[in-house]
Amino acid sequence: MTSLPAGSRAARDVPGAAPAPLVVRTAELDPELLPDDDGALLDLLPDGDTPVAWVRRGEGIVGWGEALRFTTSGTDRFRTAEDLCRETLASAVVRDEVQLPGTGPVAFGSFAFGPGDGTRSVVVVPRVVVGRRGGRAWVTTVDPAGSIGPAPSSALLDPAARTAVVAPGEVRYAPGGRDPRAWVDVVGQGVARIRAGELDKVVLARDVVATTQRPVDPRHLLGRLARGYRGAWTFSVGGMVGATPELLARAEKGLVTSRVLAGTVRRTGDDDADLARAAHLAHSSKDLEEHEYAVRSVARALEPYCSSMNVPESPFVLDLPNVLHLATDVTGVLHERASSLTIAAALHPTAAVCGTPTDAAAALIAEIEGMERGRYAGPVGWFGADGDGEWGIALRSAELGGAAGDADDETAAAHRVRLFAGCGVVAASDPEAELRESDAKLEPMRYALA
Ligand SMILES: C=C(O[C@@H]1C=C(C(=O)O)C=C[C@H]1O)C(=O)O
Repeated sequence: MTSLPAGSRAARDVPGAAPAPLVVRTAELDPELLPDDDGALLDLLPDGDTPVAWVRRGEGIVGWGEALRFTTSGTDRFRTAEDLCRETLASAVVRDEVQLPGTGPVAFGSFAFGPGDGTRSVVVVPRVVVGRRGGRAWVTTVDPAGSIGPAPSSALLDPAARTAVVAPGEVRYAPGGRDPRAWVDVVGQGVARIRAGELDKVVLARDVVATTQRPVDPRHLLGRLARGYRGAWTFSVGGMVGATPELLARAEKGLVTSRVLAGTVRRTGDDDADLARAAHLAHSSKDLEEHEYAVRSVARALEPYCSSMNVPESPFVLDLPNVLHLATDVTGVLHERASSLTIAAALHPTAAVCGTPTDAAAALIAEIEGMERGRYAGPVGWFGADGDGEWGIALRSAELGGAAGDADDETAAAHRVRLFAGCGVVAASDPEAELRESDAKLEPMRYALA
């Protein structure tokens, strides 16, 4: 049995998970088997409630089945998950014919925003992973029973093995923890506390609960997100789904990259008007201040791991279908081979999703936000046996079956989705404008459910 570090809480959910090493085989696939389409990888997912995905512009990895699943919680949630996965992945018997990031054994994870509310962070090693990168494609199989079967092949992609994707039908929305008016008051309280000098910035979020006519098929959501929000990373892990534009940390061959976002305007859909809005955003002192806090928090957290770092002096404007963001790509050379998850854990929570100073902002969120964030705004992504991987922040996201109260009713839970959106608040913020901004940030998931 796997031993757990003292003081940590973790659970291994696969009944009788064998102590035998995982047998992992990666074989090259003819890339022509995958259509040239942003949703092609996601179209491979079979029916079932356990798809995992990390896809952007048609590249990335998707997986299904569970060779192993861990849950962790509390302040040690990252370290415990990393230790358990490392142990499992490092002892795996691997034959990898492709040798690219995302080949060989990979674990997907979705972590709780905070240590306190009892939310379980989820880590999954899928039984089958299919990936595409730079014109190459592959399939990986993982056998938890330690047996060496036939090499994985394109037969795993057989469309006959998949059921048709089902649309959710009619969708009704209801407020979650706070209705919109009450949330405007919460933002007003945040602004007042900042103006009173308690803190510089706080990120306040709200949730909306969608109830669908038919049970939610995650594949429907994922395909729409990947095609509709190409510049974002479409993800799915343990029932947390979304398309995040914010990359917390990518570690690859000794280099680390982080895309920091903060400062937002809603798009109008009219090109000229949006161009004017982009120009305004790039010069808005309120948004530049909000952004600066976020960049500084990332640079400070990365510093101990890097021998050199590049932090651009001014942000660029990132253009998404629903909003425009101020964005900065911070890059660094890692002086020690820290894993991508270690770095993500060190960065989390950045000022883009919590605030400045971190402790004061986290305490204010707990005091006034009025909901449990669960895994919203927590790290989500994947890592491989060498620790390299990619972690985003679970934004523009939703929790399938989520919503407190009746989680025990499985049939109702299959029709329920909890959507999240939050906004950075500084002294100059206008609560009504933040409400409109939060609506714009809910758009990707509303579009996914349509
Ligand atoms: C908190 C969210 O987004 C974050 C907040 C932003 C802002 O306040 O301008 C911008 C991007 C993200 O860092 C969210 O989408 O829920």
